[in-house]
Amino acid sequence: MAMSNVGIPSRQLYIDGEWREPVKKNRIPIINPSTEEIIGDIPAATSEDVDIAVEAARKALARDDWGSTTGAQRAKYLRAIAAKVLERKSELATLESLDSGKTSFESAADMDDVAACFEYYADLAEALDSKRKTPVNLHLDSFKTYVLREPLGVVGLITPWNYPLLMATWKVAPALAAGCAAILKPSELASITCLELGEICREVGLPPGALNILTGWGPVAAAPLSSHPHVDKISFTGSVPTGTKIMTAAAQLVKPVTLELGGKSPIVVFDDIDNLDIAVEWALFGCFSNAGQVCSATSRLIIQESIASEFLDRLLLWTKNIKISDPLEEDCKLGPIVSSGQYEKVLKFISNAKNEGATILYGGERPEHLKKGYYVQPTIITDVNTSMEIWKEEVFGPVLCVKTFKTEEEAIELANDTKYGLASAIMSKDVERCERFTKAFHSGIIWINCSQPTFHQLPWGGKKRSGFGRDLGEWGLEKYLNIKQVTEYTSDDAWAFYKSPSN
Ligand SMILES: NC(=O)c1ccc[n+]([C@@H]2O[C@H](COP(=O)([O-])OP(=O)(O)OC[C@H]3O[C@@H](n4cnc5c(N)ncnc54)[C@H](O)[C@@H]3O)[C@@H](O)[C@H]2O)c1
Ligand SMILES: C[N+](C)(C)CCCC=O
Ligand code: NA
Repeated sequence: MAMSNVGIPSRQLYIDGEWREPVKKNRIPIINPSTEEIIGDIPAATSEDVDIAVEAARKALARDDWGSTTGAQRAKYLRAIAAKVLERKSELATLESLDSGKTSFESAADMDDVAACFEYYADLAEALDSKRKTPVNLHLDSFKTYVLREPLGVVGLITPWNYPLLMATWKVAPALAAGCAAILKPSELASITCLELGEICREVGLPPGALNILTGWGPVAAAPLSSHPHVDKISFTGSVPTGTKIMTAAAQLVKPVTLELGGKSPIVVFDDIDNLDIAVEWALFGCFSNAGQVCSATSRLIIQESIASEFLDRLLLWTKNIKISDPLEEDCKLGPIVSSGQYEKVLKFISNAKNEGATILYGGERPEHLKKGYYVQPTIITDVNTSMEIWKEEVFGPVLCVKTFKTEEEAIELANDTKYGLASAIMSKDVERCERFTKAFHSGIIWINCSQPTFHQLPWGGKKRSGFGRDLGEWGLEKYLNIKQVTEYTSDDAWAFYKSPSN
């Protein structure tokens, strides 16, 4: 096993700019999914802590040092956070790997993305100053009007474990850029780096209460945010069942929500591709990177029949070549699943597929050389039909299912044969065909001749059961703003709708 000399910091809840012990003093163990050992613990917040954090956030908005800042002033904090993340990149990446099982290469890439995302929203915060007040010309003498863009208020940000600090950043950075005060609740399965974000905010002098970080169990520490009368919005990334609960609770208060939920995304491969190996690698990366624990994973390979056999042969060769090991080992390309619970779920999906009559072409088991840790081999499943669970449900593990098609019509029907609508990929050198598929795919993200590359300038989110609203880009900022119209009557004349009693 690769050794790490990075210590796990012992933290409390980050509330009002300082570390505070949870009211009930409970803690949750941190388990390293590679060794199954307890390596530390995190504080477990309850609704009492949520109340304190919401109050701290409200006070921050009411204070000039946060509530009256310009975008340019907030940008300075965001840039300082980005710089600290880069300064601590190697340590943060190791912590992310120890906590989530992510390979060290992927954790390091995440930290670069985190810093770049804070930088990007610093730019947008600055740009917001010139757009804060927009006059609207009605071409009327008696009225002057304008539109203000203001921070929406106190926002609850509830995030998953698959990209712990990155998914938090996709919400924290725009929320702070907009001038909101936020309460972040990361996943209990991987919270270490999000707590370190608290330390970074403390060090850069972010005004107290602007960002509060509560760790703990979802139903205890996050659910109270959805039903809290002083939380103005919830932005959530996670599973459909949890998203449904959040939306239901928020609906009682007519509280806006953004939901980034799961997926069962297709990758359609046509026989006109020039280079089989290039397409094979994208198919592999699209489903096995981050051990398949990616909301946008292209986990349904839809391959044209004429090249299916050759493609699968190549796919097998590439798959057998993937290094599975402790995530901190050099060149590791597939680490463990995040937790024992998720591990069991992934294995159950594979055994259900087998029981339903599918063929496990490769993988499906614990790799022989790894006796401990929540490891699953990269798994390829064929002989799949569209009524099978493996075709319909999100596995969130390194499991690819394969179907073949003959015609374009058949391919698009298979691609859209899902309750989800996050991402879709097409591999073809026919530009017009790619355009037809771009239009026909029912999803919020389209990848052409690739799968997964993500840029923070572009909107991220889905349709159907994958949720609604968008993270990232300018769309990711807009959702943290309140649009306020201001209408001023500038005439000296009476309105004269009623008869004046003095006449
Ligand atoms: N669309 C995206 O951008 C995206 C990104 C990453 C993950 N995901 C999805 O997330 C899922 C896996 O992540 P997960 O297992 O962490 O999801 P999850 O829904 O179990 O948990 C997500 C967060 O919700 C919290 N939570 C749990 N119960 C809650 C409740 N009753 N009220 C409020 N919050 C509660 C959890 O503590 C955690 O912080 C997958 O379905 C995946 O597709 C989507
Ligand atoms: C595109 N990335 C970087 C893999 C992030 C996906 C976020 C959802 O799981
Ligand atoms: Na963990």
